[in-house]
Amino acid sequence: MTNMVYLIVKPFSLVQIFFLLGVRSVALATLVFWQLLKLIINFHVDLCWHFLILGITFMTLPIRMLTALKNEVKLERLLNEMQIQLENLVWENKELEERLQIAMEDRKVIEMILKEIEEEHEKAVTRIDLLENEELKEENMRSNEVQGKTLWGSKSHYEKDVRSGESILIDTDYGSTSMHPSYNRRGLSLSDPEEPHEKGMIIWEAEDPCVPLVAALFTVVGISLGSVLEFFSAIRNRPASDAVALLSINWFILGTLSSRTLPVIAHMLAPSAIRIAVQLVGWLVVGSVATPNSQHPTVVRVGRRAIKFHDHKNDITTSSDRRHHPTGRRPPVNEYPCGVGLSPHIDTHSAFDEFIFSLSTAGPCIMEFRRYPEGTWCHPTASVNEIHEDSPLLSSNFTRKAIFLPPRSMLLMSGEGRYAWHHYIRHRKVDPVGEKAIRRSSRRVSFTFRKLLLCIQEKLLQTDFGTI
Ligand SMILES: O=C(O)CCC(=O)C(=O)O
Ligand SMILES: [Fe+2]
Repeated sequence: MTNMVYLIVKPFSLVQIFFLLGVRSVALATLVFWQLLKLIINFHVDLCWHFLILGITFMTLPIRMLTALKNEVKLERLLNEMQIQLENLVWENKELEERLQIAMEDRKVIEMILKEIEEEHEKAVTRIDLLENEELKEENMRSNEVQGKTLWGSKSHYEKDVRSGESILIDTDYGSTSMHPSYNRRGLSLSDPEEPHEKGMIIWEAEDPCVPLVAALFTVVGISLGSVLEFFSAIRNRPASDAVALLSINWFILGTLSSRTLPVIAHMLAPSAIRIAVQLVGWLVVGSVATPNSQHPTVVRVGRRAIKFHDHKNDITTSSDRRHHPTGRRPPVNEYPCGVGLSPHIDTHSAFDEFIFSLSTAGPCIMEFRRYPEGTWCHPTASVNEIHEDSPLLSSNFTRKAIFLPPRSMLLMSGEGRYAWHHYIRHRKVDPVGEKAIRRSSRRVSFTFRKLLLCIQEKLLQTDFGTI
């Protein structure tokens, strides 16, 4: 029975086994197929993606190369600028150090001068003391003389210096010989045997060289004599003239005696009088040669920049100048030592006409131009449009342009460039031009050709001063 059942069930179980095997095989095949498909698709997608990236990379290569080159140039320029700035800083530092050194040397010199002055002062004080003592002694001697005593008997006496012909005071109290030529020159030395007033008395002795006093005395004498002559000629009654002459002499004596104050006044007035006299002589003698003209230009120093002006009046009126200079006058000449610039300015609107030419010679430079936004730039009637330190124009709110001015080049400023843009030259020794750095030469000289407005020319012709 069992065998029978086994025989009947066996085929069914075999069928079941085959069926399960088939199902599993199909499932496995499907899975393998699916995995293979996925792999193939992934591989292609990856391949496409890589090709795409490669293509993009390849296509953008020139652009990226150009950008890299540009960046490199930019970096190089920045590096250059930084180097220039560094050089300028080093130079400024050096200059500051030099200035400090000069200032320190000046200080030393001033201290030395101060010391010398102090020493001189001390010497003067001791000399004054000495002179006072001598004066006292002389007073004593004089009083002794008045009392009938001779000077030779006293401790101090005067001798005549044979070589110089001047009196020397031998002061035995001090144990030394001190010489006071100017002190005694005008005095009447009692001990001088050749002196006509040998036995006379010193009435009054002037201190120090006193040319003004002598001049004053001569003036008084002259005035007195003049008045005597005047009276003589005016009065017909001759006998009265004697009285007048006497009166005049009295006046003269009175004037001489009261003239102790004259040296002080003369001392005060002498320098101005001498200056006026020298000027007068200068005008009279060399006036025709030395009058300011084109051969005597005025040199003005603005910082380290030197500007040479010519006399505009002469320039305007000289036709030969007009022939040589189209503006009708000689141009100011600016001299810039290396490293020296020009502060931002607009040439005076109210004095010069529209066209301004600047001829560069000797060395190159970069002139920069600034334009400030509307409302900040100076009014055309302003006389000098320089920017001062506290000016609102010092803000960085402006447009900037730069022009390279090689030697023997001419710059023309007109219109907006003339009226609305400030021009200036930086204070530095090296100028960047593109990627290059141009070192300034030891000096630059420029000639500014500007035509004076007619009203200014007329004003100049009316006045003696022809310089603006
Ligand atoms: O030096 C120069 O070229 C310009 C001088 C100047 O601007 C001036 O004299 O006003
Ligand atoms: Fe200027």
